[in-house]
Amino acid sequence: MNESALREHICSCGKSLYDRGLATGSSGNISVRLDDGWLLTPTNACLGHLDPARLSKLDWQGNLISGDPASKEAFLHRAMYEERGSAGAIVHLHSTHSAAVSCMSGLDACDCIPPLTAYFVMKIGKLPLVPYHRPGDPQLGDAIRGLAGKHSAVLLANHGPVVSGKTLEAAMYASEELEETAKLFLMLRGHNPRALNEEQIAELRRVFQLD
Ligand SMILES: O=C(CO)COP(=O)(O)O
Ligand SMILES: [Zn+2]
Repeated sequence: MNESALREHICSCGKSLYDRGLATGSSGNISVRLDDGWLLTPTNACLGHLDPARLSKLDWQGNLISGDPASKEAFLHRAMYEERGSAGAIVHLHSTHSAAVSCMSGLDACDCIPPLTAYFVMKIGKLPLVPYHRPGDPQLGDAIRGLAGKHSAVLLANHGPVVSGKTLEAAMYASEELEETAKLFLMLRGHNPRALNEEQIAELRRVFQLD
């Protein structure tokens, strides 16, 4: 896709997330990698009403090349791209069930949602919890840097998920799978759920060539 098609794609994905209640108000942000920098949604923008011409275009030092002032989470996206050369897009949401899990005490910080379903393993894998930082805190970039090399997705404590993918479509599908699995995880609390075992996970890794 060329830059103008990617701009349109960010706006239609934002609208789709907003229309289905996965993004509300001005929360969340979306970015995609370009040949000459990257595009990011502007700060305080509603993902349901984005304007392709006003998206923020940035260089790899984080400077604004064109468009409206960038999301306050720009450094977070940049840290993820720097650690993950294969990432072509990143979606950050405050989607309700994932955000609810991010507020739970007693989570395993290396793996906050168990492998309940095959699609969760295939699209997300192990999901680490990033300790709480305020939105826009530059230290979040450093916290992500330590994890993003090994994980395509992370969960920010008391905040929400950050999910990367080869394409925007892949990052969005993975974000949606995470949200649905977070919902299952909450529904199944107290029901002694049976997660996939190591052998079943190994089979998924082999058959679907997961990294
Ligand atoms: O989700 C958000 C902060 O974490 C939204 O921030 P921005 O409006 O600056 O993108
Ligand atoms: Zn946020």
